Amino acid sequence: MESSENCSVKVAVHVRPLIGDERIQGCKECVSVTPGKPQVQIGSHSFTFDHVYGSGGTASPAMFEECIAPLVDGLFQGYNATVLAYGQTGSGKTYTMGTGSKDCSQTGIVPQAMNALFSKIETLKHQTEFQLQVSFIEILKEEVRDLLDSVSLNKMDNVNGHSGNGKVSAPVRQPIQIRESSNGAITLAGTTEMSVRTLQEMAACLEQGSLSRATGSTNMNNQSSRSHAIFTITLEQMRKVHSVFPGNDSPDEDMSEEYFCAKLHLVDLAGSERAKRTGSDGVRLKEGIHINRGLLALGNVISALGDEKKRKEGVHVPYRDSKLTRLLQDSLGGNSKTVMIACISPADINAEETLNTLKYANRARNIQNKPVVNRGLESNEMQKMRQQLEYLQAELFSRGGAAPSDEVQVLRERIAFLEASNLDLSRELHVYRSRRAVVGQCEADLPDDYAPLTKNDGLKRGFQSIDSSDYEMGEIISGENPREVEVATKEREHEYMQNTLDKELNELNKRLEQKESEMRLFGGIDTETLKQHFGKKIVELEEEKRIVQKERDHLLAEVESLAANSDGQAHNKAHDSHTQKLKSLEAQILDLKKKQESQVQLVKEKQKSDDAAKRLQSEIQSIKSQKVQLQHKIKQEAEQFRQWKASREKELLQLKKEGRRNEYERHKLEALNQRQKMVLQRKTEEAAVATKRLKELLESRKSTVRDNAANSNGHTSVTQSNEKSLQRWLDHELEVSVKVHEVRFEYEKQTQVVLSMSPDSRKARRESVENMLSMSSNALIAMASQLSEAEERERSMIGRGRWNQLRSMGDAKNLLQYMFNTTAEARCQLWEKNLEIEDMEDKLNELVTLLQISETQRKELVREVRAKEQAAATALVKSDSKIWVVPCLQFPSAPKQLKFTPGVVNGTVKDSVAFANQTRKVNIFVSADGANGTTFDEEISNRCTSWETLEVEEKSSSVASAVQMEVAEAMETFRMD
Ligand SMILES: Nc1ncnc2c1ncn2[C@@H]1O[C@H](COP(=O)(O)OP(=O)(O)OP(=O)(O)O)[C@@H](O)[C@H]1O
Repeated sequence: MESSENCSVKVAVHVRPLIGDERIQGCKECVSVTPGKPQVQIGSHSFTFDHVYGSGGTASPAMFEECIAPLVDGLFQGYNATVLAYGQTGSGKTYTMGTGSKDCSQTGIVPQAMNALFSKIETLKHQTEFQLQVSFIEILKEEVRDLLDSVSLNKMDNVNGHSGNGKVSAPVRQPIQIRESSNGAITLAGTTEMSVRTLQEMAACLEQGSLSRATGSTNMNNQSSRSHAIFTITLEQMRKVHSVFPGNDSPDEDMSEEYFCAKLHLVDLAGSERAKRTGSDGVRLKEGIHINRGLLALGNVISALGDEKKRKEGVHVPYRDSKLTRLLQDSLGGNSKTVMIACISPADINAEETLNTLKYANRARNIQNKPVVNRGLESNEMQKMRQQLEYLQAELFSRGGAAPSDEVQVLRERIAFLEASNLDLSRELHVYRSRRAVVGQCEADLPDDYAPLTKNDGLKRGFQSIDSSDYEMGEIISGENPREVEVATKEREHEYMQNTLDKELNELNKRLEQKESEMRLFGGIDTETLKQHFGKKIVELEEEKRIVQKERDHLLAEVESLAANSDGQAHNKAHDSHTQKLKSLEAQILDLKKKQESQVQLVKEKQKSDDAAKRLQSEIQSIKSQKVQLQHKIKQEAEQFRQWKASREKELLQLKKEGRRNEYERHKLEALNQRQKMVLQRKTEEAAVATKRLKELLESRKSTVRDNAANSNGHTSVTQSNEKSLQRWLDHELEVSVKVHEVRFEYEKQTQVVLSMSPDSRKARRESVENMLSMSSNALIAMASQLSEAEERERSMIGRGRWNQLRSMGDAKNLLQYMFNTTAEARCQLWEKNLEIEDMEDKLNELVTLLQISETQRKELVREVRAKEQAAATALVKSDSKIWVVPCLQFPSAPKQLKFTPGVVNGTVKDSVAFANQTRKVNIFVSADGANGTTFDEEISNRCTSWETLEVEEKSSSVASAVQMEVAEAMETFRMD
């Protein structure tokens, strides 16, 4: 492809006249054009464009000649072109383009472009072969559709609401994919490309597509285009090119072919619209939203490209925000010559939209495109070769006057230079190879302290002991670990390696560049052509020599015949002149012979230089392959390092995780220890008390036994006091028994604690528990001694020992009675406790049942509340009403603070109605999901693209009070609920 200079997007404004409806409404013209200047005024604003047509500007028919014809001419030179009609709905885009079904007359740009194209083809057809293709697509609701797809055209659908109201029709078509080719060109996969030969065929395609295009009736245009349409003409040319050679006078022998392929996009955009003015609702409204969205994206692209500051800052151009901008990527800022026609209405009611259109158009003028000649690959090659040939021819011409010996000298010098450079190249190659070997050995040759770090096992070794202790973990986290050092070293090593390889690569690139530039010197000479040229020259010289020899022979014959026939002076005179002629001929022949020889020599020298060039070429090839290898190695090394780093980071992450886990565990253990310590302390204290009590009991038992013995020895016992003392004794015995049991229990627990403190326990825990242990071990010792004493006694009491004190049957009976009463009392208490437990269980069950019931009730209530909310919303948002007064706070998904334009209340229904009464405006609150079949997001986007749909201005107070009543009812329902 040939590069071309940047060229800015050309902008023409087309002001249509006031149309019927506008006249009926009594509209006035608010747009004026400065006579003789491409300047438009609207109010206090003034804009200058490339051209202005209509309403006092240049007459509309001139538009084609001035704006479009140059683009059509450019097509034949291989330049892509785009014509873009932009403007508000009803501003005359379709009319200007001539893509409306009934407007496919000769007035529109598209039909005129087609005419111009075919008439130019007619004049050029003798030297150029042409092929034409057309495609026609539309972007409807962010879907690309093929308007020439005859199969799907038959399947008319109602899906988009383009039928049924008798106004609109749109066929079902397969979605088409937008693709970007390797050279950055945007293409459409799956579109119909109709091959056309005649103007009629092309016009038929335009008409067919125009008829299939989605249109609909709105308040502003009864045949409004509901989609963006792109009619594309692809012109392929195979042109015969005449190559000029010196000494070659027959042009037919050097004809070659050149291939060009250029596209002309004719774009009729759907018009920007405000739903309030178009009166759109339902499907039309949705279409309008999509149209505005696409145009908004276009506007963003235009501002990104049109703002010089943004362009310099390299601001991202949001081509991908919509299909429209994606498809127009080449036309805006890319490989295309583009003309934008801003269509405007002069009517004062459209002033705002007109001003917006003019602002956009003004910005578009700053867009810089980079159109290039689109040749085929082969043609590009041919172009290069042609340039080479021209160079060669120039060289040959420049040498034409030089003596053959000079030519030989020049060639010799070149050969010498080539040989010298060849030698240099070989030397460099050798150096490079040896360096590469050094780099290859880099790993192996690394210093000793590098070596273990490059090996994986070193790494593993580094990680092996990681879980062995908390201490090590702490080190890792604090970053003081040798592993950190290892990573740093590895990174340094990687950096070093990359730098070395990069340096190598740079050097290699430099060499390659140098060699390629040398090679270009050879490349400038077309060997074949030179050979042919010299061959031809040799033949010519031989021919000349032959002629001269013939002349010489003829002269010799003449001289001989003169010698035989003539006499005297005349003979001598004639003989002299002939001899002179002969001599000069001989000299000529000699000269020709020399020339011939030098030409042969030249051919040989050329052969040598060709060989040198070949050698150079092979050297370049080998450097290239080495470069590829080196690049591969760099990539591999980088990949290996990346993998190593990733695994290292993963391991580190795991270690950190483990560290955190251990830390947590440590805290947990500390807390547990603390708790245990406290429990142990309490238990130890309790055990000490129990032990003390046991000791006391045992002491008192001894004294009791002594008393009883004394009593029995003196025979002075009184029956009653004996009875009491027996009972006391039994109580005492029982208490001793229970205490022994208690101490035993405590003792066992303490032992368990001590056992649980195994020697393997972690250091920290062991230290903290050691103190506890020393505390409890003292208690344990005391307990153990008391226990052994008590149990020893208990053992001696088993059997008869315990009852030695019973001296009579009466004693035994009394004691039994006492025991019976105590047991009965204990059982009664037990029964009462059981009763209490049963009671509590019943209560618990009751509570559980109650809980279940209340959960079910809660769920039902939630369901009811939701249903009522829904009902309230439906009551408020009537499907046929455009006034939606819905308090957004009632809906959980609605944000609490919706941003509205100033003066609009955002709050409760009450607020909104109060505001409505006060301002005589009905304020629209965006409802939440589900209201009127729209989602919250959709509502927001509706509101953003066209505010007017959601705001009903200057409604009478009766409307407001009607709304108020509805709202009051709804609120009442809410309150009752
Ligand atoms: N230059 C003009 N002279 C006379 N009438 C025109 C001219 N331009 C447009 N009109 C009329 O204005 C009306 C709207 O034009 P048109 O359909 O081309 O608008 P549009 O911009 O394509 O609208 P939409 O974006 O809705 O498709 C049509 O009735 C058309 O005939």
